This record gives sequence, structure tokens and C-alpha cells, in this order.
Amino acid sequence: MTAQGTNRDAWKRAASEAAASLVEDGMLVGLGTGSTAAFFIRALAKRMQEGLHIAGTISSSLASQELAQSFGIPVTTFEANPTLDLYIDGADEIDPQLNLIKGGGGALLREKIVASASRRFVVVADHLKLVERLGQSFALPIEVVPFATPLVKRQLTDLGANVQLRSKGETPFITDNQNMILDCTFAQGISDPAALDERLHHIVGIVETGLFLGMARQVLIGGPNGVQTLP
Ligand SMILES: O=C[C@H](O)[C@H](O)[C@H](O)COP(=O)(O)O
Repeated sequence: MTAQGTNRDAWKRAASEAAASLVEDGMLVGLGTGSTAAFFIRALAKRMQEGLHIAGTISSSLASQELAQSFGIPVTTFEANPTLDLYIDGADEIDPQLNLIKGGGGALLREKIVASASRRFVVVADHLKLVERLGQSFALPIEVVPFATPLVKRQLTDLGANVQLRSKGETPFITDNQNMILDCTFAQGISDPAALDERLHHIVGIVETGLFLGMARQVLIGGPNGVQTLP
């Protein structure tokens, strides 16, 4: 791993450990997806070994659920517990209003479902995820029903996006929900995320977008000077 990669992992781990200290006895906790969320799951497992008792977790991906279960972290369902106390997850980009792009790992739909079912959503990230404008350096992932993918791709192109079907080797990437992902870049980034999100939700075949607007309550940012809390 490069020195930059090592630093980023250390920053992600520090933010995730700070987030683990927000978990209290009896809480229902949402578990995110990705490398930063995996650090959080490990930090949560460590706190549980030290005596923390949580009521249960719901994961935003099968991978995170498997990781949690491998540490003996209890799992629950929305049938049993429709509201979670706290959701901790990473992000791909974070703007000054704490709006996010998520879905780099393809888990955006379940992540948005878990975020919407949680009283408090706290993001954990390293400082390189902070941007002035969303879409500046990361493509916006959009989850699409496979049958509609060619039609949606045309409509996104008409909106000015450069659109790539996400693939895994030679085959399309398939989400936990059996859908596909279209990664969209915009030449100038995304100037009005709310307007874009509104338009995207009117395209038939789009299941969900990776724009998380007004959802994150707080962001814990790891960097060379420690962990910073926003706002
Ligand atoms: O679908 C994946 C998620 O939105 C991740 O939270 C996001 O891609 C950040 O991942 P990482 O922590 O690996 O940078």
C-alpha cells in the first residue's frame, strides 16, 4: 500500500473509532458499507468486547452484515425495529452543507433506506472526501432496474452526464437488490444537487440516486490533525 493509502486508512480508522464512542447501551445501530464503515464495525465490536450492550444492528449491505456477524454483533430487522437510534456510514464526497455523494461501493439504496429509518445519521470519512461542490471528483452513482438501463442511460446523457455502466470484470456490477449502477460525471460538477435529484427521481427505471441531501446530522473527519466534527 502507498504512504497515502496508509494515511487514509489511519484517518478513516480514527474517525470510525470516534463514532464508536457515540454508541450507548441499548441502542439500535445502522451499519454502513465500505472501507470506513468496516473500521466502524470493528471499533463497535471492540467496544462490545469491553462491555457495551447494544439492542441490535441493521446493515446497509450483505457484506457489512456478514462482517458484523463474524464479530458476534447482534442483527435485527425492520419488522422488529422500524426505527434506529444511530446510523454510521462513510461517504464518497461531502460538501460544506453536509450533502453527500454515496454509492461508491454500490450500496446506496439500502444506505438511504437505513439513513431514512435512523434518528441520527453520522458520517465518518477522511478529510480528502471534503469538496466545495458535489460531483467535483467522484461520479454520481445511480441505481437502475436492469430492464430499463439502456433507456435511463440515454436520458441521463440528454441531461448532460457522461454515463458509465459499472462493471465487475467483464460483467455488469449487480447490487444487493439485483439492480445495476450507472456512474454519472458532469463536466462542471453538480451545481444544484436538489434540482438534479428531483429530475432524476422522475426518470422511470431509476430506483435511487447517490445524492444524500440534508440527511447527515454530523460528519466526523479524520486527518493529519486528528478528528474534526462538522458542523
Ligand atoms: O456504497 C458504498 C458507500 O456509499 C460507501 O459508504 C462509500 O462509497 C465510501 O466508501 P469508503 O469508506 O470505502 O471510502
